[in-house]
Amino acid sequence: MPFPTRPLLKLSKSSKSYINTQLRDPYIKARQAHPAQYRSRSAFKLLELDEKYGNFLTANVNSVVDLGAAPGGWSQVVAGKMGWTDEKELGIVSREPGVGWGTRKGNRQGPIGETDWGKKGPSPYDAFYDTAPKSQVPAEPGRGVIVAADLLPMAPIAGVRTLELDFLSPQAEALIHNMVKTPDNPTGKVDLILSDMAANFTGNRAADTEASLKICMAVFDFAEKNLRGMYETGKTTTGMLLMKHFAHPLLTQYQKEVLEPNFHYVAYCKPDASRKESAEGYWLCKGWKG
Ligand SMILES: C[S@@+](CC[C@H](N)C(=O)[O-])C[C@H]1O[C@@H](n2cnc3c(N)ncnc32)[C@H](O)[C@@H]1O
Repeated sequence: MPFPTRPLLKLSKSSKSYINTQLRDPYIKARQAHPAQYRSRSAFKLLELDEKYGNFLTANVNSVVDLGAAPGGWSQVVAGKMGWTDEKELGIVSREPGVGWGTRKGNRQGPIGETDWGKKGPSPYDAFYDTAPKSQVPAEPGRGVIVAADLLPMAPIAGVRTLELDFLSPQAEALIHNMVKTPDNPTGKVDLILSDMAANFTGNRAADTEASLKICMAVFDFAEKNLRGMYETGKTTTGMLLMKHFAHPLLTQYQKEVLEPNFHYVAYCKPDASRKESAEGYWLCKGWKG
């Protein structure tokens, strides 16, 4: 009598639906086929926004801070636009002193923020960690500076200075500022801040809105201290911010009361590459009034 057959792997309903979504996603297919080998599907959101909103990534941009940068798709896009393509010029990698390293639990496409954070011992990128004080790090003339910060470790990218930290920690601002400062950019002012950061999604609308607002407020504080002002150059595009948020009337109020008075131009954008069912949206702000 034949043995009853059993499925090899029993998947939950949510895992099946996740796999189906991934298999149907045209941007995941595009990522796998693209010659630039982008590390994330998010790279296509940035490319799309750049094309739609006047190629802002190349509009006199010499210093960029990429917040919530891991695994590094946006940093790859920016580095490519700024002319950093040579693998031999891998950027320095640094870590907030005293913290362990973490990896996202399970599938890297899974919920953001679920990390086994605080591990001791060597990180996979220890070979690249830089121990020299940032003031001694030589400048990369011509092409400008890119600083990428995330809770998670990130494999090096040519031209990108990677910093592993919690952006909401009190020391984050100074650590990032120190890395943006180079002999080519002695004031450490930033031309473009990118934030694709999102807190762990809980499904509780009030809690998720509050977490998104908290991140946006911290990014705005950082912008206030570090963005180059448009009056410095006389150009209404100087001092740009691209920031992810979760759509909610409170956040719309934030746009009107905080972003619009401080920037020359503010647009709400939802790139096609952003999943329709996701509440995420972006603000593109240009011309920091300072
Ligand atoms: C959607 S992913 C970013 C994808 C990235 N733009 C790319 O193209 O590869 C969001 C990132 O925000 C990071 N993040 C969330 N909260 C953070 C925090 N407080 N400090 C630093 N990074 C944070 C997460 O670790 C995650 O890697």
